[in-house]
Amino acid sequence: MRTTLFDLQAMKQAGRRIVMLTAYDFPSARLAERAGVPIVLVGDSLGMVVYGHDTTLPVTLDDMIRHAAAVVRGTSHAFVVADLPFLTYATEADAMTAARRMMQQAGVQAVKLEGGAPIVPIVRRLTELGVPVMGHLGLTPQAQHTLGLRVQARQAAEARRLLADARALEDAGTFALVLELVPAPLAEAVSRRLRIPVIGIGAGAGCDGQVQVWHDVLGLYDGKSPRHARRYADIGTAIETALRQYVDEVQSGAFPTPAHSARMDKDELDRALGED
Ligand SMILES: Nc1nc(=O)c2c([nH]1)NC[C@@H]1CN(c3ccc(C(=O)N[C@@H](CCC(=O)O)C(=O)O)cc3)CN21
Ligand SMILES: CC(C)C(=O)C(=O)O
Ligand SMILES: [Mg+2]
Repeated sequence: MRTTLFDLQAMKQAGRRIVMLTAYDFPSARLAERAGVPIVLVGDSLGMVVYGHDTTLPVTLDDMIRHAAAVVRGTSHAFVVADLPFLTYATEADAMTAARRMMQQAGVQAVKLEGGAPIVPIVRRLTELGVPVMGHLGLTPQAQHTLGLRVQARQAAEARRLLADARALEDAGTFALVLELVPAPLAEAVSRRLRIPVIGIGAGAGCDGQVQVWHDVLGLYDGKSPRHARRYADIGTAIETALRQYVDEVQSGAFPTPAHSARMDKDELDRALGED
């Protein structure tokens, strides 16, 4: 059985912190699940950490479906959430198509949409029709050309709007909310005021849970990892060291050995090559 959105609500009520981690393919999803990650997010950060773009904007619905399907195949217990990409949910009709394809073709348990008041009617319609929706406020990277990649809602007016948006998303039926790059005291206040779990990234320890990007926690991101990330391993360096050894051994002739190769009876070889 997979984790359900009811389990997430129960975790908040029980005061158990919720862990979410991104994954983008089959082997990483398997590893996340084996490590005990209950929620796997197929983030559109894919565009940056996997495809090498500067933003998340070039990611398409087809990209997300392909990767989300692999993550679903790699998990049997995790709750899998996928981001809907930039401008695939700006109209109700587009949002329905995107959510339908993501759920039917990838098999995810929920979708995540960025933004507040402008998308609340669309979120309400989706949840009324049975689509589990996760919200995302604060720094919403799909708006990075208008917001930048910096901390949001530091001033009272913007902070009030964020709280109002959070409440409106809860009322519209979202089952959880991501708060990205907002001041810790504000994120804590929002978490206390909502019934649904608030999952922070760069939003302090007062949230109901945390989310991080796979490549950031494992030291795989070659770009500049955000300040809010903690590196739990240096897998990038481990990979480079291993690959350097592979290069050296092929060049020196140390690899492959007879154990890596198939044998053939000498008379079979002689008959095959004959007078050749
Ligand atoms: N590797 C990666 N990690 C992420 O957390 C992440 C992505 N990519 N791509 C999609 C979004 C974009 N995110 C980002 C990316 C960069 C910064 C950043 O450069 N932040 C500044 C601090 C800004 C401030 O404190 O105001 C930094 O110096 O880290 C923040 C969020 C979060 N998401
Ligand atoms: C950083 C998380 C919340 C995200 O939206 C992503 O990885 O795309
Ligand atoms: Mg995202």
